[in-house]
Amino acid sequence: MTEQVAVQVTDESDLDLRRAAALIREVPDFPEPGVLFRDISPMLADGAGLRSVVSALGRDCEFDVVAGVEARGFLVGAAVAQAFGTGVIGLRKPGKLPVVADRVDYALEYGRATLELPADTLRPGQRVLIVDDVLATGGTLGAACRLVRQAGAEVAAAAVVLELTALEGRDKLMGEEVRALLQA
Ligand SMILES: O=P(O)(O)OC[C@H]1O[C@H](OP(=O)(O)OP(=O)(O)O)[C@H](O)[C@@H]1O
Ligand SMILES: Nc1ncnc2[nH]cnc12
Repeated sequence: MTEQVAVQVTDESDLDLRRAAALIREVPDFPEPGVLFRDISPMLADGAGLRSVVSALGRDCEFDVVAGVEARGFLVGAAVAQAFGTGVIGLRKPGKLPVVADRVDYALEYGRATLELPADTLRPGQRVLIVDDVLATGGTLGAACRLVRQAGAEVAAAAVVLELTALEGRDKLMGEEVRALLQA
């Protein structure tokens, strides 16, 4: 069973985002018992919703390239890159890339994971906007930031659609500019 959930829009003057946020739903016990899953799929499937998310994620930020985190970060990250005229890099789960530049292991809210940077994508000195859908425990964005820095590039910001504040993921991202459009 699914239900609508109220989330806070961090920039309350963004009316388009407020309308989009109403499309998020929460699903109890997915992907395993005890996890309350926030599903942003209906928001991204809505044209106005996707547009509001994309413009808010890239607004007032100087970046040379976007790094989107597999898998839902690919959807949003590629759209941000296209809208702001940059390229996009996919930070991938293991076993997908033919040539790996670097990898980082990390803990998730439900399990462990690894992120890999594709070879010949990120150049030293580039300013990277890291994009993902959700900030939960912060393990994923922390790993993404490490991959970027280990490549000699800079993190312009780590930007997510939704931050789950109770999981305190921001604490793992000390020193990074963290941008969350919505909070629950
Ligand atoms: O802050 P954290 O605790 O690290 O969690 C956030 C991550 O968890 C989800 O990824 P997941 O690997 O579940 O999947 P996806 O492939 O469906 O995007 C979400 O898309 C974030 O990437
Ligand atoms: N509770 C959650 N809802 C949606 N995406 C997530 N990613 C990690 N935890 C999540």
